[in-house]
Amino acid sequence: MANYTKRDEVAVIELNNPPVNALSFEVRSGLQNALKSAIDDQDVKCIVIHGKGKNFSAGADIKEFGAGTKQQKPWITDACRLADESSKPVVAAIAGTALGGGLEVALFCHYRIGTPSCRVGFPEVQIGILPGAGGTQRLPRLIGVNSSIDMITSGRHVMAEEAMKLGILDKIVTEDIIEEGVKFAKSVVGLDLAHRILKNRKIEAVSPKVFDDEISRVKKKYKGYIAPLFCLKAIQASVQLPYDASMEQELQLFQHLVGSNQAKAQQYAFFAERTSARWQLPTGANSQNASPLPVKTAGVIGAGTMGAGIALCLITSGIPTVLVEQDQKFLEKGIKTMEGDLRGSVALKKMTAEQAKKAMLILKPSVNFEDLHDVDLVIEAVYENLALKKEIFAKLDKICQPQTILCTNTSSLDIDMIAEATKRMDKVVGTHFFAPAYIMKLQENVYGKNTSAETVATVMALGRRIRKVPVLVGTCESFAANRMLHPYVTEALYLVEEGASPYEVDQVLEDFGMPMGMFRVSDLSGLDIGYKVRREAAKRQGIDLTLGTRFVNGERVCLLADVLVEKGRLGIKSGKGWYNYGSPGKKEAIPDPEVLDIIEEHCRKFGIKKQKISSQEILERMQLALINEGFRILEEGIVSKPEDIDVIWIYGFGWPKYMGGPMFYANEMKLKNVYRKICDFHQKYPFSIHWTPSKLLARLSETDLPISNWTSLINSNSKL
Ligand SMILES: CC(C)(COP(=O)(O)OP(=O)(O)OC[C@H]1O[C@@H](n2cnc3c(N)ncnc32)[C@H](O)[C@@H]1OP(=O)(O)O)[C@@H](O)C(=O)NCCC(=O)NCCSC(=O)CC(=O)CCCCCCCCCCCCC(=O)O
Ligand SMILES: NC(=O)C1=CN([C@@H]2O[C@H](COP(=O)(O)OP(=O)(O)OC[C@H]3O[C@@H](n4cnc5c(N)ncnc54)[C@H](O)[C@@H]3O)[C@@H](O)[C@H]2O)C=CC1
Repeated sequence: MANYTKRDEVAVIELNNPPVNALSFEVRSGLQNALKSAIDDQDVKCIVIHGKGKNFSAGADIKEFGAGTKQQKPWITDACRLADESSKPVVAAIAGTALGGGLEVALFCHYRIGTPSCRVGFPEVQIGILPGAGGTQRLPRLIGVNSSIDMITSGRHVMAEEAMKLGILDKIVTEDIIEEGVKFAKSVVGLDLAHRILKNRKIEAVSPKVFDDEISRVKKKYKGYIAPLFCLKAIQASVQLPYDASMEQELQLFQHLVGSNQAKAQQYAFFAERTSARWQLPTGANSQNASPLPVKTAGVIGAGTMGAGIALCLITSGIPTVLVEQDQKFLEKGIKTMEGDLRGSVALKKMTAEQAKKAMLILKPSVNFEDLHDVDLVIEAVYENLALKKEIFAKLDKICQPQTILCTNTSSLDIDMIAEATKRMDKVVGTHFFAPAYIMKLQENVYGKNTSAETVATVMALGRRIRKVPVLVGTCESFAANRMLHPYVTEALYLVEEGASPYEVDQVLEDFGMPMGMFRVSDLSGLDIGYKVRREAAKRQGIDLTLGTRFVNGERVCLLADVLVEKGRLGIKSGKGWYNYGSPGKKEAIPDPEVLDIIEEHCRKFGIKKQKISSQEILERMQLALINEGFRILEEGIVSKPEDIDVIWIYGFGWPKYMGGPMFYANEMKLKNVYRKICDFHQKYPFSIHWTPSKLLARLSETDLPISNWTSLINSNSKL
């Protein structure tokens, strides 16, 4: 709703819908009524609109866009039209965020003032829609077409200082926002308002080429997403048509998007991320009843690929960090990497040179573990070797304060075994970052059997603070993310043995929306890593793994990647892998006939008959294999809700948000179809354990319940 009060001759309208003042039906109606009262009241000379609490408004209530629900009138435009027509100045007083419809309300006002920390933006593209309450028409009239295209197609938040430069804000104020709003409104009473009404402003002439170029840019940058292209169409209408006609055009484009599958998936992803933040442990402890410990300083051990990236995340978030290496040479190498990454961020305008310099000032490089004596939390990122990690944790246990939390970035080792090396098993936890750690958003936090709720709360809070998306998972072989990757990768190799080329497989995945096909990703990570992992696992299990091995414990294996490794094809690092890169380190992936010959020879050797495999089969086998594993992970309680899995795939592996995530994708396919197809593959490929259908999937497929109901069903039926 909206509260209406008066301060002398100033009407103060407060948007009131905690926590973010989303513009629900009640708020829109309240705003419309309040504006009417203020305009009708002879004593009122000017009007201030502000938001109750920390935010002005986060825009339309996204839940109202849900399938089948119609936006009830008044819409934002109906509520705000009165401001346009008012002869009394209307001032938006912005604290916190004014996003989407929230900014649209502010653009109906004659003036906008904001606090130094306020942010404005049109993040609609991120939820698959466009600013449908005049945003695409009014912003270009205020800040010009080019800046509007940037803001609206990227969805980025603009800080107060930039908003002031662009002309979105008229003033930045430092005192109480309501007092300042009242003062400002009084100061503009009597001034001519004609030029302040945005719909009356002339729009600059722009050549159609600008839009042609932008369409190409957006298609490349936001590959597969339709909303940014619709935003461009709406902005182009603002240039080509009179205001009323282009508003009509904006509405039509909005209506098309709001009913699209992409919007449904992206809005699901928005709420999935927030649902995933609400973690819980099997003990019942959860994000509501556990409190994080403060992390004022941190330590990182190992300045290699991962450690350097993790340390960067910490220092660029303002956390003073001690970075410890085994010797000066490794330390210097890590610091060079960090400095290079910071230069990259500055070049991309993600931070200023000043901010980069400031970040490096709070890094303390060291080759002495004793320097970790006073830090609040340590993240270990040394080689993947259990004995080494145990040795380091035992050492840390002695050096660090009793309350210090000890985290490991292991990608596969047992958290409990590492914790056993300490006398503080409750304070040991996995914080599994993804490469490149400075860029990838996922932080897979892994609890062991003794990890306390306080420790979990601390690493979940730390994840948000360092701009990651943290997800909580339990311990199992490879944890949740990489465990799901296993059947996906395995199926890709089987497909290649059976007749698809690696390039066809990659094309199908990239057409689906994955940023890179599986084989290109393997080349990027290095084929030798999997090679070593497979050999070490085989050694542990007493298995003699050779290039001639076809079955292990009754399960089919395909060691084609190892054939490439033994021919010196390690991926990008050696200039050749599944693709040819010309020379080591080059990124352009060129399909290589030599690889096709290697595959041919491999198949001949094992008498494998090759056949034509359709794109649909490639996609189904790869996606359904990982989806089945996802249901098993859910069934075993490794994650507590399907949203966790979708967040992992979106932020860890680049699953396109417009496809919602693998669990959402399964939901859209209907579980009974998913289950039937998995059963068919199980029958056809009995030697692949990953096709054994998940019991949870079998049970859920009988119910036909949507994804939003799965968690309560799982929790209410322990037999699942
Ligand atoms: C605001 C934030 C930056 C705050 O972040 P933070 O503090 O980290 O808190 P969060 O955990 O993110 O959020 C707290 C809590 O709030 C919930 N929430 C946040 N924003 C919204 C929202 N906009 N709506 C609903 N709920 C919201 C969030 O989920 C959390 O709750 P929890 O899930 O229970 O934990 C951050 O939250 C943020 O970035 N928010 C999103 C901002 C955003 O995307 N805004 C744009 C919204 S869309 C919009 O404004 C659309 C428009 O421009 C105009 C619409 C025009 C309508 C025209 C009508 C025409 C109708 C035609 C017919 C249609 C036919 C049909 O309907 O079928
Ligand atoms: N590389 C990747 O893509 C990912 C790796 N991981 C995990 O992160 C950890 C680190 O992996 P990478 O960074 O790739 O390894 P890396 O080999 O690039 O770096 C390891 C660093 O640890 C240092 N180190 C070794 N022993 C040390 C000691 N006793 N004291 C201080 N420093 C020591 C080494 O000098 C080296 O710089 C491993 O557990 C790995 O499984 C997790 C996710 C992704």
